Amino acid sequence: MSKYNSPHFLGFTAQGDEKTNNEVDLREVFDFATGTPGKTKYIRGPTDRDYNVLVGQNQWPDPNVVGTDFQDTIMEYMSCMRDVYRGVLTLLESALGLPRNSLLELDSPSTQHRLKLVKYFPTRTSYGPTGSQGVGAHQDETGWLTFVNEVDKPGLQVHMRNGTEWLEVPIGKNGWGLNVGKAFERATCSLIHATLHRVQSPPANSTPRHSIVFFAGLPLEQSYTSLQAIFAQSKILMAMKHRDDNLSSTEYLQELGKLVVGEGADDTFGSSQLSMWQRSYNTKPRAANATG
Ligand SMILES: O=C(O)CCC(=O)C(=O)O
Ligand SMILES: [Fe+2]
Repeated sequence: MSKYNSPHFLGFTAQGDEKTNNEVDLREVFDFATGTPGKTKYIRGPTDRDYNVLVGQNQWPDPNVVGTDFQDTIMEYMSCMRDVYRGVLTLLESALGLPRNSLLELDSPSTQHRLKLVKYFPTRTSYGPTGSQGVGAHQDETGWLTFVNEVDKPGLQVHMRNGTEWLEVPIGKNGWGLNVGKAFERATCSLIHATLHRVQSPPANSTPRHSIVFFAGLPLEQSYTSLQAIFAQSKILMAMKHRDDNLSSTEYLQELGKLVVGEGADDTFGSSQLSMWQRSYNTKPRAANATG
């Protein structure tokens, strides 16, 4: 069940296995993904890129422990979240003045979405420098757009860009907090910033906090160049850029071109995802034909 046994980075991460900013995160996590129903083993095809290893079999907990409907429930939850995500893409298209379907088309059959079920343990002063780090301050490196559902209690906080304050996010039980991930920031040439956020552990001696976090993804083969070209069509983002830098449209497009050229080897969503997972596990994925 351990995520360390999965070449796709899917499965269980025990408390103590994850650190953020050099402090252990007081949480345990299950990672699941949408993907290849029926596929039991990833075998690298002749035209596959390295990142194709990200798509593979989920590791499911024992149905005798979690119930026989667990697997169907998780898959259905991801399917419902995909609908919510598609609604948000449509709203973004109209808010940014983008052509209809320009973002919606990014949700294709080859798009992989991921889900985390997370349990945050109460504060333990004997543990780490603060003893209250559910997950430390970070931006979603793997992320495009992230939907956070707080199942039973608050804890998610976001950092205001122009200050030092951490603000509690008032999500409530029946809603989602929406975080902008690094991939979105990169696609918009940093005109829309990735949210810096963290989770504070529940108070000592209280009950744990649970959250369900849906990481909406992109097709793994999607290039950042193509994403930047989509957002370059937004007159609203363009106006923000003009306001910030006083550039003409032509100059802005030239700037965009420089950024695109300067991006280096991580040229697709899949390759940036893979290198992030490898960095965070400080390991290379196992042999491409390993079972998940
Ligand atoms: O559990 C939460 O509320 C947020 C978790 C989170 O930020 C993450 O796993 O990236
Ligand atoms: Fe996050």
